[in-house]
Amino acid sequence: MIKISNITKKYNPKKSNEFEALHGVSCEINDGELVAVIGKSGAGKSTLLHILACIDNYQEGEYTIDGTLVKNLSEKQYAKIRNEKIGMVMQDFALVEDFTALENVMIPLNFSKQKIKNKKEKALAALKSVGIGELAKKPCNKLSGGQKQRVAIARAIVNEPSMILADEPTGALDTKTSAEIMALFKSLNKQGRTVVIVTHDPKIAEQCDRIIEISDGRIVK
Ligand SMILES: Nc1ncnc2c1ncn2[C@@H]1O[C@H](COP(=O)(O)OP(=O)(O)OP(=O)(O)O)[C@@H](O)[C@H]1O
Repeated sequence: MIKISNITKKYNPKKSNEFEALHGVSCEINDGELVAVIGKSGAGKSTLLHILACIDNYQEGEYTIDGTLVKNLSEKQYAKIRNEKIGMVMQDFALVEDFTALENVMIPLNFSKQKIKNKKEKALAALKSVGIGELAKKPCNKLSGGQKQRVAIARAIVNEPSMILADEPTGALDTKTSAEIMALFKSLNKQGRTVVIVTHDPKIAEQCDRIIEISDGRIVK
């Protein structure tokens, strides 16, 4: 599904503060895999995830999703890939805090280029599938960290993307809540979705099918 070959990522290219964060990174992630990306702080984990999520560019190499080369696309084409193929989950949840859970989950449906019927019902079904249907009408600023992350996961899956990319999704949660959120990712993976999780937590990583370790901008294991 995902194939990256010799990806080089430079921040501030051709400027005095140019910094090469990824040096010719290659890997493949197959349909339906549950993969952890680990490495020390500053290793390049988020940089890699942002490239996979089509929210950042790269200078050299190739990235293909389902055979489509992701390079030099128009902003419209990038947006379409992000909206239809990728669900993102972030450490700090990235919710609109004064929107309700339901309103947050409806955001990707409202941005979709396709005509979607029954948006409310779809968003509610996504909330139910992550175990918080009863919280649909609650504003997110009244929810716990674990509940907010469930809303963020519902938002990530509402468009039925084939791939979920999560950046430290349990980083802001206590141990018990982290375990519950990881159980949820595993169940989404069992339903057929590809899941890639950047994590510092060995307990999270060891539950994945495969661990990719990055060090100083290179995959070392
Ligand atoms: N926008 C940016 N401009 C310049 N350098 C950046 C930028 N974003 C990241 N970097 C640098 O690129 C390197 C990789 O950063 P990245 O955020 O990918 O690391 P990480 O492994 O995710 O770290 P952490 O675990 O702390 O989140 C770091 O040295 C970082 O300082």
